[in-house]
Amino acid sequence: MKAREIAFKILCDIEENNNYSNIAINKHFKNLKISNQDRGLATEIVYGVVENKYYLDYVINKLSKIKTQKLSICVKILLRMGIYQIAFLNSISDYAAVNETVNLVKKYDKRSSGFVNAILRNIIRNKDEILNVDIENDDIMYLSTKYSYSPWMIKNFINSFGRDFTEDLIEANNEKPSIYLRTNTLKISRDELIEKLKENGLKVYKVSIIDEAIKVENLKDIENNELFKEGLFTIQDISSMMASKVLNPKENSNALDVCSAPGGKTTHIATLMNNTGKVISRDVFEHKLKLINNTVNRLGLTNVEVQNFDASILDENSVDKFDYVLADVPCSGLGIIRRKPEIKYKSKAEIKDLPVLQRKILENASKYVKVGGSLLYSTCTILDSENIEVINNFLKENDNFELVPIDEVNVDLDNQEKGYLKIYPNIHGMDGFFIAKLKRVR
Ligand SMILES: C[S@@+](CC[C@H](N)C(=O)[O-])C[C@H]1O[C@@H](n2cnc3c(N)ncnc32)[C@H](O)[C@@H]1O
Repeated sequence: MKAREIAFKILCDIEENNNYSNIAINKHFKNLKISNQDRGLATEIVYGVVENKYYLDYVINKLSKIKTQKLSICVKILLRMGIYQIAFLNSISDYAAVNETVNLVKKYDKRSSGFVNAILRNIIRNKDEILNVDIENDDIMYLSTKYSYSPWMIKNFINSFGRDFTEDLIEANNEKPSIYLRTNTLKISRDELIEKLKENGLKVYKVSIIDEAIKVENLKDIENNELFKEGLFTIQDISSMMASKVLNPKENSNALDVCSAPGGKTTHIATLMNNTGKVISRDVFEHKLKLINNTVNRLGLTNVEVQNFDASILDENSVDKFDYVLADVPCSGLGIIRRKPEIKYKSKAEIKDLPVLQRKILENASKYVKVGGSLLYSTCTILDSENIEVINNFLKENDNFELVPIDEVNVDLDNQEKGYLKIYPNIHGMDGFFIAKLKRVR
């Protein structure tokens, strides 16, 4: 099977089963023998089509008498793929985009091939006009169509950040995120790892704000990389690494991570503790625990104990027991749209109850902290309602906790003195994140 056909199958899977693109891509690529070039093109088309879904449907609806809601999934996806290639992929000629798409329609829905052919040829005859978003007098609909976002999200961003910041943010969210590695400092130093990665032909750069972080280009098929299998590194975005750095756990202490799967921060905390003391790593979903255990074992950590526990329930046995507690709570994910573009289409209803759950988890987590101990709250979203507002509401009712200045990293100088970090993809070039550091003072 070639790139476009694989992309088509993956996109059908996403559309029919509401799967996340990264999960669908991994599932379909597993055990599939294809060249790196085909893998690259298929991945590019899948992410591109998901990222630009509203825009691509807008273009289809300009030209088709049958609106996208009425088209069969197969025809809709193939049209989106064809238009995506014409509008965004300069390396592919318009004629190749049309012919390859029509060939696939002939294979999967023969009677629609004339219809698809006519639409795509119409676009290439009059590209500038047809590909333009000509929505006037409704800025929210204009941005929502051009950048493919649920309109409520655009409205929310404009209210919170203003018009210019919003366009900057949603443009940055369409960029490909860099890949970062976290050195397993128990096994190797960052400089030694950099040498080994270079010997493997990879392009690598030191990251200044995190001692153990490395930015890497052209890393493919990570699971089968020998250095990865040896446990010399793990994959993690910089903002996520920052959470454990800010928590800054000391050797021989007791730490608890109440929402820990797949284990990125748990294993970082355990490594920062130099494989001493104890890290209890919990998650409510039993099937996710093996992801944590796999990373713990691969990295050679022996100070982590993985447990199945619901953080929204108070565990009386853990009260006052821990020096460090991390609540990296479930959230709307609006900071990681670059990695999971389908988040752009979440409805308001889907995320409205999150602050209540987040507050509950934070409240319980706080009970486990010893006097003098640290509590870190983090999310990968940029909405204040899930971030600083949860913290402020918590502090109103818990005067035994205080926000403490963050001096372990230097990224958000405006706020870190106040005890929290707000990270944005368009400003910091990292996943959008929120980190608040609290101390139990009595
Ligand atoms: C943001 S993710 C955690 C990421 C993780 N800390 C890491 O760095 O790899 C939030 C996690 O919370 C878990 N979760 C959701 N509801 C929970 C609950 N009530 N109790 C415990 N864990 C929960 C989810 O399974 C999810 O893995």
